[in-house]
Amino acid sequence: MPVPDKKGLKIVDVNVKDVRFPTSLGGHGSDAVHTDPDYSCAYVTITTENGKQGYGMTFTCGRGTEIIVFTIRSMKRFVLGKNAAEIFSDFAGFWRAITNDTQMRWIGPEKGVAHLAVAAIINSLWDLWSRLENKPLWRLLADMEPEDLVSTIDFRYITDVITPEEAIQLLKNKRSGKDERIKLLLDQGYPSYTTQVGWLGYSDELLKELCDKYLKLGFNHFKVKVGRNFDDDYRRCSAVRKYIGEDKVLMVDANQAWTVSEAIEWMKKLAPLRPVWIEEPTSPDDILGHAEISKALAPYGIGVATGEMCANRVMFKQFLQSGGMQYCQIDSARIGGVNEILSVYFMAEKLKVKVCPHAGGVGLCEMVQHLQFWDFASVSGTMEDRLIEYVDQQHEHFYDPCIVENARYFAPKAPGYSTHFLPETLEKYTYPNGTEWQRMIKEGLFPQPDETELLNA
Ligand SMILES: C[C@H](O)[C@@H](O)CC(=O)C(=O)O
Ligand SMILES: [Mg+2]
Repeated sequence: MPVPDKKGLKIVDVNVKDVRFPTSLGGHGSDAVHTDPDYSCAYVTITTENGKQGYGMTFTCGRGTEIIVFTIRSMKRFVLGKNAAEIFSDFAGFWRAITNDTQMRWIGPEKGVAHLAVAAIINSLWDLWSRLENKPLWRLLADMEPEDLVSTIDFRYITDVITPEEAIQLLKNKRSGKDERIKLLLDQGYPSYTTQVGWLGYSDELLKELCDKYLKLGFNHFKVKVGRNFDDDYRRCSAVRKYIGEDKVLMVDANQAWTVSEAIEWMKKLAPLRPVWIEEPTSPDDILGHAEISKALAPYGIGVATGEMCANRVMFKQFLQSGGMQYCQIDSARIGGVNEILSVYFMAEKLKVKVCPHAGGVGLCEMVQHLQFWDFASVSGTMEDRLIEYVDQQHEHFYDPCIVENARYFAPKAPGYSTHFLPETLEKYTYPNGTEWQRMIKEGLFPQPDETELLNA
């Protein structure tokens, strides 16, 4: 594996911060179950002996970020003192070690807070690697030899669906035409949809205003939150259908609000408004429930989308195998970071399920675009019926924010995974001592942080 020279790449510091934005004040990001999210993240910076840095994160909705921060601190032991080049030369081995420590695995394994912490660390390592190679992550992935890329993945528990040899073959099959696809990507970008119009906490007036705005910005696909009250859903979705017209595409997202039978009944009643997918209709763990919903809604032309809270590749495997998802929504800040996400793309390609990634939360649009660009260049080779979610929030806090124009993502050119925060953002929004948090707490907009949160400060 051609990895950077070892010299100076010993990891000498792993810093982690709790960074939160007060999105609940405007109802941004609100849905049927997350009624007041403060978009946040646990933000990792790793530093090497020669001063190179990698930045990574996992997304959260506010409270609880401190728990991930503690977990990342406990996991420092796997990274500190290691040489980054050695990690990259056996990345799958490193990934197995950090996810399967003989004692720590009891608090996972490969799920929940433990896996979110892994994602942040792993993402920071990929950011470092891309910076060392002076390439944006998508390009690093696209330029790797098939054997090298596949060697970063731990295939344990998924070889019944995909083996390393098959994954290598999938990449080799797509070698032809790759340069043309990369050129197309650079020239024309990748299509996206907006979720910005339909947060559940938004008024009907704002909904109309935002439909107008995003139509003018060139969007053809609109996602609306549903799942609290049927009459409200019908009214809001009918209004959106009227504003966007019959030729545009509507998706709805229930964020796990329903039982299986509620999901089926509710969606049959929304079917005349022609949503193409229902996202997270029920518990993110209920694979067979999703399969039942998919079967019941197929005659209505409604597919099931899920994955933003899927725990790991094994769950993805079963969703993909069972017909439980027609749209696979990988999330860049979940499962065990880039390495595990790559394995999901390979399974989706083999089982012919479209990947339409989840994005929107802090840094998610920035990160996931890299993965989907790589998929287009190297794995699926198509953009057909595929879209990246776009939400217009928190981009201004990054050195290298995603660029979306005319509803298309344009490929990042700067080295890394696009998750480096500006210093003033950290000064203002590190929780709870950032200057903005101190002001908002003083003004009574937010309560004093509790004991656990303070331990984090
Ligand atoms: C709490 C988040 O905002 C969630 O509603 C995001 C989501 O489901 C989506 O973007 O899809
Ligand atoms: Mg969603």
